[in-house]
Amino acid sequence: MTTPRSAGVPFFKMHGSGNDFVLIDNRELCLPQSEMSEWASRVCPRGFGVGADGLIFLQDTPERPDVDYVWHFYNADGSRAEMCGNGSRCAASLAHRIGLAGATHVFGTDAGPIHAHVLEGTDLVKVELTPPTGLALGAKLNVAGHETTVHFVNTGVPHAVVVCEDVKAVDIMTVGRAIRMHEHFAPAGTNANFIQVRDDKRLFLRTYERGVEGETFACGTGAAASALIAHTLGLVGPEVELTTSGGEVLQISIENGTVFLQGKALMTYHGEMYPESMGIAPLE
Ligand SMILES: N[C@H](CCC[C@H](N)C(=O)O)C(=O)O
Repeated sequence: MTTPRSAGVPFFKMHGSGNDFVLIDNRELCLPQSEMSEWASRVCPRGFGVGADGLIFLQDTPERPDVDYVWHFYNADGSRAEMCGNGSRCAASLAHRIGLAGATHVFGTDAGPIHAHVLEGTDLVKVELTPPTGLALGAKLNVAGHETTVHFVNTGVPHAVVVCEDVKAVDIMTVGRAIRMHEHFAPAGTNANFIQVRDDKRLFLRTYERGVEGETFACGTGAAASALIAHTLGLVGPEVELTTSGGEVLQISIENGTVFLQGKALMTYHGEMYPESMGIAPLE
């Protein structure tokens, strides 16, 4: 193997219920925001890159007295997203671990400030999501040739939700993709969630994620959107456990219209990456 010419760039690999991310402390790298999308589209592909559903940069912000730091979040395809529920739990856990913030802190996202609480001594992190917007129930849409009832809400990013009898039976790459691209939603499209009610406290959830362009093992803002819509439809109470494709459980609490997401955030690797080996131009 030829020795990479560029110096190694330190990074962390973490996941929230199987939704995995590369995280970089940008206080060290100082990568300009203009280059972050390109990095995401090179680092995230499995095979030619490190492999992840998204790339997260943590950035201290002395000019922002209202937050402890900000993040820059990018999907695997290089698109910038306003928010990511599982990613926010990973970011909060890492920020606490590297001394960027305390166990309870606030960080800035494009969707707004996120209040996070790292439950010390556990792998759990609880985040308060930004106020849900755009709730719309019962749109009858032609999806892949079938009339489908689709609900919608934005929980930091847009989410369509379909209630199913059996989520395992959903052809998610066809139906999920069709909803993700449907003209009914904003030009940038939406994430597509499929839920199955187990009882008044538990749902099964599968998510086709915008910007990953495929099913992920879990989607935090999707879990929040699904729980909020199921609760609004009277299918579940305000405390909901969602079993996600990866088999883990995300906990959603709805309190006076505010949505909280709790689940594990685990670090699986801390090492160096070699950007040039992924086709990224050498750093200046
Ligand atoms: N792919 C999403 C962002 C990440 C959401 C998901 N990973 C989560 O945990 O909330 C979008 O572009 O709308």
